[in-house]
Amino acid sequence: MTDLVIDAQGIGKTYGKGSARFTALADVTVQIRRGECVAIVGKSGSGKSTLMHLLALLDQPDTGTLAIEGVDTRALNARRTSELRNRTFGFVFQQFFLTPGTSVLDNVTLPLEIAGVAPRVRRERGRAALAQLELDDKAGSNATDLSGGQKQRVVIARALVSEPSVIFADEPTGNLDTATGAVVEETLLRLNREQGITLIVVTHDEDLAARCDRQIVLRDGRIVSDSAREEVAA
Ligand SMILES: Nc1ncnc2c1ncn2[C@@H]1O[C@H](COP(=O)(O)OP(=O)(O)OP(=O)(O)O)[C@@H](O)[C@H]1O
Repeated sequence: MTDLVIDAQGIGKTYGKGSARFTALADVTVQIRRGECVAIVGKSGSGKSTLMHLLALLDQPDTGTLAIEGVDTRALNARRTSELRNRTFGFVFQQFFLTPGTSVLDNVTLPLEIAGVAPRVRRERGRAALAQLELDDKAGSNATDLSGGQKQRVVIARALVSEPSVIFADEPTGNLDTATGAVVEETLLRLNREQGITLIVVTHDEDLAARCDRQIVLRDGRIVSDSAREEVAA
């Protein structure tokens, strides 16, 4: 198996048509190895979310090539792309995207339901993921009846339930107060350190970015610095 989980060569993305055309990302080459902890940083509008969406197969690049665990994604149709995304990636977004009026356990096991996993196995794996996040006692609670920090931990449990190689986190602490954010931050970093899950974090939070092993800085849709490349150069 390749050590590269993500291999993007010259990827770019342009939005809109005619005079409204706007290049949000241009000629970005980035390789991410298994187990890395990478922060994507840059000012608002620099292209961080666009890059994350392309790397996470949530959107398609207009230019360049993208391989995920050695699979050339250009060759995949929509269904195969979704399968690869669901199998390989877990997502933690600033907005929790939890289903209201539904139990914590059902929220956590939703990716497994989509993947067609049997109910008994879903429940077992969902409970194990919740236990890891110290939320076992909340399995039956309504997902809306939780604090912000608990909700984000449920989101992390949902990201973990499919045993992903990579977790993408887009401003994971953006909606949380400092103390709660610190717990969520520590949880994500621990999953990287202890379980070897590759962590890719889009963040404005300089402290969080500094705690990652590698920082990729974007400006106007281009990479202006990548600490991994600078290490190689040094
Ligand atoms: N769907 C879209 N249609 C048109 N322009 C878009 C679209 N999505 C993003 N853009 C533009 O592309 C540029 C990059 O956006 P992106 O969301 O990737 O930046 P960002 O660095 O994540 O910003 P922020 O930190 O504010 O979330 C911005 O100028 C934005 O206005």
